[in-house]
Amino acid sequence: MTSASDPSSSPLDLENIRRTLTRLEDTIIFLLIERAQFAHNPRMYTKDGFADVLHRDGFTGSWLEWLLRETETSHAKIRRYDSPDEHPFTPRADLPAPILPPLNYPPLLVDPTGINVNPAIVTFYLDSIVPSITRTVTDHLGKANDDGNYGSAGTRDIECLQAISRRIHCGMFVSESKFLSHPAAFVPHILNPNPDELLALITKPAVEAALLVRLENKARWYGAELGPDGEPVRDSGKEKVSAEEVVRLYREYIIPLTKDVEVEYLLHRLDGLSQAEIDALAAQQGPA
Ligand SMILES: C=C(O[C@@H]1C=C(C(=O)O)C=C[C@H]1O)C(=O)O
Repeated sequence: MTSASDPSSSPLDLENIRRTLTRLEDTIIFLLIERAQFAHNPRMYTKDGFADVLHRDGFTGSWLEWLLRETETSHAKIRRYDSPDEHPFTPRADLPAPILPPLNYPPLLVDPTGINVNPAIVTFYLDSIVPSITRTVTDHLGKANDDGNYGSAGTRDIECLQAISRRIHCGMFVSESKFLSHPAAFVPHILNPNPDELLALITKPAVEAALLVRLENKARWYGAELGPDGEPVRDSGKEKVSAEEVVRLYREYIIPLTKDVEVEYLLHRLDGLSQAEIDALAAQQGPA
């Protein structure tokens, strides 16, 4: 697990994991602020947006897909994707092996690479978030909402996507923590797959409600200009990012997709276990 977690407690301690999720709120808000300073630049996301530049190398994807592949190729070499909380957007089979020796991560999760919801993350990020947080600019080179900053905006997109991906896939650690706290509650709905029942078991409405209130306050503060008195100027129209949009991102996309990851992880939690191991978990009413 990355930053903000309490080193004194277990990486599967639920409050420890929630501290990491809370810290990622700050990271995601500030990265959205960075992206929001550039235009939408929709040309970056279409297959033929940069055909003249990219197709020479035989690459037929979009600017963003190319930049992701280039970025993740170098990150794979420094073993970023050996970490159980990192998931590439580029297919793993297309990435090179690390040039550094493997780190011995503790086997905390069952099959951490088995779930990857990054395609869904890209879809909602490009379709719903980028158009709403970026500013409207006058035409650049005769193209609407295009400021020509394809490198800067593209690198900010990648930073946003990576942070959102880390946050959503953190759901596997949350799910493992909840499972270990009361295996018997989950086992019947895994053996007879019941995603709705598993969703009900992992959903904590009070935690979600508190998160959205905290998030809106953070986004208003982080996105505000400070007045002469040093206080944030509210509703100045010069906010660096829309607090409403940040809250919508979490309410409509990040939280639901995190819970999808939690449920998907649980559905495969017993894979590969012996009948005796499953029977023991089915009888375990509390933490081991
Ligand atoms: C992440 C958790 O699981 C669920 C998902 C949440 C989220 O994505 O923010 C919050 C509470 C739960 O409904 C948790 O319990 O902390």
